[in-house]
Amino acid sequence: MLELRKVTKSYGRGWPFSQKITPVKEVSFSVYPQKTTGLVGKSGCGKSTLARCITGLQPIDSGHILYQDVSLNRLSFRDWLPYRRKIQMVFQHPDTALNPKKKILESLKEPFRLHRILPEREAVQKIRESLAFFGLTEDILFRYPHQVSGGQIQRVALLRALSLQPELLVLDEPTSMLDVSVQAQMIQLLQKIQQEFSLSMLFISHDIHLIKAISDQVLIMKEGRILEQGSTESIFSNPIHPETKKIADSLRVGLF
Ligand SMILES: Nc1ncnc2c1ncn2[C@@H]1O[C@H](COP(=O)(O)OP(=O)(O)OP(=O)(O)O)[C@@H](O)[C@H]1O
Repeated sequence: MLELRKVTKSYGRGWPFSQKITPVKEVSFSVYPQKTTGLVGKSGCGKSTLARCITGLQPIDSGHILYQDVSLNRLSFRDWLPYRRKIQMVFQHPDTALNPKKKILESLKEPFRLHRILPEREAVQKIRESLAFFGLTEDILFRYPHQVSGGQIQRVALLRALSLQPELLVLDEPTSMLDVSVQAQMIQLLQKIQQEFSLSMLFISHDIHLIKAISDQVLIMKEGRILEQGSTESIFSNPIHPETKKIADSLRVGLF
């Protein structure tokens, strides 16, 4: 459903952008319907940049981002809009996911209004009905983001993203700021969401254990390139690239 072909993205650095860094270098891979693709790599290898390119938050330099055979990066801002609804993103930092000045209910109503999905009263009703599925209670709606825990904020961010009924969810380190026990609850919720909503997910993390637990397919990224990709089973039991072998071995002996 999503295919990247030789996607490259660079940033200018210094003044006046005289140096160039290229965090994403000719990246190609596919994400399949109703499957979870895990993208794993060390901090700074270009994962978040790639996520922002896929969701249209940043333009790419070259290559193609194809969604159901439509080349998204060739679309105008207006033509990309329907795809923004189909491809939703949940960010790493719970505190930046929602507007700190707005009560949570306001942030949850926003996508309904922006995408003209439902009139306000019905939107609020729908939000109320959805809370229990996400492990939330009504009182959270009338609080500000700083008044709730990181785990609750990520649940709210998921509810918000899913209210647009996306087909693909891009999750950029959604659990990295959470305690281990809260992380486990989030993973359970994500698995429940995938079954309930028949979603495809691109799950980005530097945590190989999480990636192994949640993914059907794994991509190993290093210094802007995808070193190896394959089914979770083949990546961990029969790795080809020396770097992937190291990761698989360290997992086996419990070093990772
Ligand atoms: N807007 C930007 N302008 C300039 N350089 C950037 C920008 N965003 C990211 N970078 C640089 O690009 C490289 C890749 O960053 P990116 O955030 O994509 O990596 P990452 O793998 O997601 O890391 P982390 O897991 O720590 O978030 C880093 O060297 C980073 O400093």
